[in-house]
Amino acid sequence: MTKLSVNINKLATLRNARGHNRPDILQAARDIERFGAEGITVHPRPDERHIRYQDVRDLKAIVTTELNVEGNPTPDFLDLVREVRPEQVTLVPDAPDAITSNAGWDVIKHQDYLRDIVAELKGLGCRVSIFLDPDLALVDAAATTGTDRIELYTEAYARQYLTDREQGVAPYRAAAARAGQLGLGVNAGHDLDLDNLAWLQQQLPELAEVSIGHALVCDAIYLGLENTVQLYKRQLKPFNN
Ligand SMILES: CC(=O)[C@@H](O)[C@H](O)COP(=O)(O)O
Ligand SMILES: NCC(=O)COP(=O)(O)O
Repeated sequence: MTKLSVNINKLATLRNARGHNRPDILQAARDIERFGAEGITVHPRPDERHIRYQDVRDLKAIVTTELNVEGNPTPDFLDLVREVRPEQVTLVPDAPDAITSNAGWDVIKHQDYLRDIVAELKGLGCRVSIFLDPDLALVDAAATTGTDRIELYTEAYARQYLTDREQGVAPYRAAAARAGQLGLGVNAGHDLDLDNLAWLQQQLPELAEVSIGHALVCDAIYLGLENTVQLYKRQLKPFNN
């Protein structure tokens, strides 16, 4: 069964455009859960251009499914997750000025650094996931950090899906299978949408969770939030038991 965690960053972008509280992202998170999502994802960035640190605190108090907090483990980010203790922390090596996440971890280079952070976060009771490219050597290195899961960075898959979906998914299938053999859970995210989601899930039996934000919020402009959440869930449904 693959869970859908909805990333609400872009709802916060819209709210911040006016400085008031419309849309109310706490109400949106409640509604998204009511519409069927199994998790809420946020990725507070150091400039707080969308999700603010206070949003993460407020979300933790009202989310009834799972709160997944993504980010680069800077001192400020680590202080936040120490305080909030979300159900899942996804470690992403994004530069402060990155428009969006644009790389996975070089887990081989940062193995010791990640091992310490993973141990601390697990000690807080958080499930930990490491964002990485679908590369077998990286999956092997991730297993040595003690992480619970990996999140496969799907931008390359989404791009290649348009021209050759078989070739696009092949490295992800191999990486997910290796992760499964090593006892790691498998998440995926970035640029997933209503077109490319079902194929990814069909090809990755290990897929535990997808986090989807940008395309889902764009679709909701046309289709409505409730309908959109259900359409995404339906993409996952044929392979959910
Ligand atoms: C980790 C990842 O894949 C990102 O897609 C992300 O969390 C989205 O962040 P932005 O909404 O800031 O682009
Ligand atoms: N971890 C990926 C995520 O949360 C959402 O990415 P995107 O759908 O906004 O590209």
